[in-house]
Amino acid sequence: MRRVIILGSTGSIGTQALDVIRANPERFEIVGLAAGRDSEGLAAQAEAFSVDETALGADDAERLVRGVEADVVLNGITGSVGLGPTMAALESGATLALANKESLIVGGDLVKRVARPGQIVPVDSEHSAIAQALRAGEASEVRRLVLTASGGPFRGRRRAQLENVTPAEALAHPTWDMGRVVTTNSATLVNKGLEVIEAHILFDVPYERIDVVVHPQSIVHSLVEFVDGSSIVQASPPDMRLPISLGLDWPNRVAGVGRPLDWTTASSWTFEPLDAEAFPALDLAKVVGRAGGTFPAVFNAANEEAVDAFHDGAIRYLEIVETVRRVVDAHEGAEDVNRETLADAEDWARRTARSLIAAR
Ligand SMILES: NC(=O)C1=CN([C@@H]2O[C@H](COP(=O)(O)OP(=O)(O)OC[C@H]3O[C@@H](n4cnc5c(N)ncnc54)[C@H](OP(=O)(O)O)[C@@H]3O)[C@@H](O)[C@H]2O)C=CC1
Ligand SMILES: CC(=O)[C@@H](O)[C@H](O)COP(=O)(O)O
Ligand SMILES: [Mn+2]
Repeated sequence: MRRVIILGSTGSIGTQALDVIRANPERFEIVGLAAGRDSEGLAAQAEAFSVDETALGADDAERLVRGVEADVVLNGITGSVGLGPTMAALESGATLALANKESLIVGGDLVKRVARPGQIVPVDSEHSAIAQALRAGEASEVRRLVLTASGGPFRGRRRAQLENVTPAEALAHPTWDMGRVVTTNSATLVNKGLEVIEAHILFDVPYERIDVVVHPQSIVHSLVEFVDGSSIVQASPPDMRLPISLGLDWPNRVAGVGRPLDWTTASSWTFEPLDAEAFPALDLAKVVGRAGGTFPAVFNAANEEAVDAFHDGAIRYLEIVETVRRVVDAHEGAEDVNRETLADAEDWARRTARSLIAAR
């Protein structure tokens, strides 16, 4: 029986994790639940799963992780506030099933230094796919990682056709049903930028050997190309319960957690290059990832502010990435990267983004 703490239990990842656990009560026991503000939803979950330990807010989630013994902590919180809980989970010795990519991107080396090998199991679908494919060969045999991108709701549009797109249109993801921030990030391709940095940190592969290809069906979740020219792809219908279940009990598979592909009817999988002019976020993220230090934290914090401003009607879609670029361009970086300098850089990025947005 695996003792599980779920952080972000009321969200998209959290509720799908509860589905997995509800269907496998002999395998998983929930020992802690945490949400942001939805106290009623959290209380209902605690009652349904007979959980004594609950938390509201990121600091309280961190306290819960430090105080409750668990085998695995699933971090399904949205945003860089997930960093404290991520560090707490790693310091507790539990396996960290990581959906909250922001904490890895912001924390970078800091997170890597605390984690023992294999302690972080990626839940993000692309990184779970790569982790599964990497079991087919040695690290020294990997030539490149290829992350797939759905292309989001605006795939195929030129930059000029993106000027007046609305928040409602940005939230109409073609293949996944996810929370507001990650869905918006998929529409700007910031999500894929964050995921390239995430892949670099998780798998120690240099940026020049991490590619992105647009695959609108979201069936091939990513692939690893090996030195002999063989590519191992991981494919399944888009359903996060599969990578979540692997995160909860890596490397064991949970029977019946997802439905398989149907090979009896005609279907096609297509792949196309990304239009970097229409969607400049990926190239910007690579620059930021290569710069390292506090730059990824600044990129992410500015984006979180810009996404909120877009949904509040304060800026337009194209201004999300433009704001992030201007904040990144103005950043000077910090000599020493630690929790304090990271927090300072994030605060600075949020303030700078907000003043750029207010002054437009
Ligand atoms: N959804 C998906 O399919 C995928 C998500 N991810 C990543 O997983 C993470 C979660 O995404 P998703 O589930 O879609 O997001 P949601 O917005 O659906 O859920 C976010 C969860 O985090 C909680 N939360 C928000 N702020 C805080 C806070 N300050 N302290 C504690 N908890 C907080 C929310 O609580 P409350 O309900 O109370 O606000 C909610 O439970 C993100 O990092 C995302 O990028 C990655 C791949 C796929
Ligand atoms: C399901 C998942 O992992 C998301 O992060 C997904 O990647 C979003 O889809 P795109 O960013 O490819 O549109
Ligand atoms: Mn993903």
